[in-house]
Amino acid sequence: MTDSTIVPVELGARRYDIYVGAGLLAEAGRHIRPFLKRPQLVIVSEETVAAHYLKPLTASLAEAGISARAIILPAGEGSKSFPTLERLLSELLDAEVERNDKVIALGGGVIGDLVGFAASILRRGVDFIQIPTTLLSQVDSSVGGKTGINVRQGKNLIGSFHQPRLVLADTGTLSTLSPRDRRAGFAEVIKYGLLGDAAFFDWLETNGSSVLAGDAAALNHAVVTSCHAKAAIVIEDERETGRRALLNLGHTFGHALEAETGYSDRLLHGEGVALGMALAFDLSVALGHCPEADAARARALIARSGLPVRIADLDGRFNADALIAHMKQDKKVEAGTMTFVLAHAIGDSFLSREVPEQVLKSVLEASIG
Ligand SMILES: NC(=O)c1ccc[n+]([C@@H]2O[C@H](COP(=O)([O-])OP(=O)(O)OC[C@H]3O[C@@H](n4cnc5c(N)ncnc54)[C@H](O)[C@@H]3O)[C@@H](O)[C@H]2O)c1
Ligand SMILES: O=C(O)C(=O)C[C@@H](O)[C@H](O)[C@H](O)COP(=O)(O)O
Ligand SMILES: [Zn+2]
Repeated sequence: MTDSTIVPVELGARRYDIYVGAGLLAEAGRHIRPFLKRPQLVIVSEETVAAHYLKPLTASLAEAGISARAIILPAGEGSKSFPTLERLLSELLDAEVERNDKVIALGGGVIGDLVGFAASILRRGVDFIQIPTTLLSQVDSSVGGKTGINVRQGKNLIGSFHQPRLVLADTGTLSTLSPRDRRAGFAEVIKYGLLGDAAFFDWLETNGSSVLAGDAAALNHAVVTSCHAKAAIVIEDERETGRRALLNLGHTFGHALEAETGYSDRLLHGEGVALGMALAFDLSVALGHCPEADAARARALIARSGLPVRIADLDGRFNADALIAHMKQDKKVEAGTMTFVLAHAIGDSFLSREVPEQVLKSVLEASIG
């Protein structure tokens, strides 16, 4: 049996456990069997992940007496879209998935968000299980129940809250992840330090390179710490009526940049978040909330991790007004006013609706260069 850590997400009737450890995929059947009313399920994955991990997963399920049918979608952010959602729902119905069945999301944040959303509306709600295979999905997207797709008007604007029944984060699967995707996932790890845990940020300054290099102990510590941090916020504010919005540090900027780059390989979600966090610290300094020394430390770790800190670091031309127009579609807008996650210091973030548009624009223009 794998030596795994269990992080509970105590949400009453919707409670679940996150298992973190290397080798969990090989014992997935044993973990999943107690959740099934009948010994069959559907696995939804994408081409790249399926090539590596579909066989080991189906073998483990078969060992536990579970038969599995697979639906394989194209890889990439483009799959978080209405056409792919429609295709997926149609294939799940063709597979005669019943209301009491479980659907497995095997993949990164794209598959997790898409499958979670499909499950939440299929027959008015079917349970799903997350088997996240990217650093980003193990530290963030598989936890907390935010699901959805992107549309022209903005990122994740169509979606639902639908908690998984179980999360199996096999850190061994990260060995096949590309360095770029590893760095993008690391941005969300840095986020937990910046938003509320200065000691973890210190640890990342020393050990970040080991996490990025795939050192097993460092990776495990980063994933477990991140899952604990996210679970603590989610159980307090499942539906983001307040504090949960802190998990959005860097995202108002990042989502606007993702929309401007067409939800494509030009800018990965984690890259947008990294740059967005640098901008959130720049804005906090500009508004007099945060010492420049803290912003400089945040930017230094982000840049040292191979992630962008200025819009000028990206390919293409950007315009501050166009970015602000996207920000006005953000889900945190209230009575027409944007909400920003700002910082007093590293590890001390807060929400603010008092950001003059002129200051926002000048911070964006300075970053565009
Ligand atoms: N729901 C949430 O709370 C939440 C949180 C953060 C991010 N997100 C969403 O997550 C998405 C980004 O997730 P992501 O970074 O995992 O992207 P992703 O799912 O596109 O995966 C990134 C790339 O890695 C490949 N891949 C996945 N696992 C692999 C493995 N083990 N080995 C080799 N290649 C592998 C994929 O094919 C893809 O090319 C965005 O849409 C973002 O909005 C959601
Ligand atoms: O779980 C949350 O809450 C988050 O904000 C986590 C983010 O990392 C994630 O990217 C999330 O999907 C963004 O949420 P959104 O509500 O801004 O779409
Ligand atoms: Zn994110």
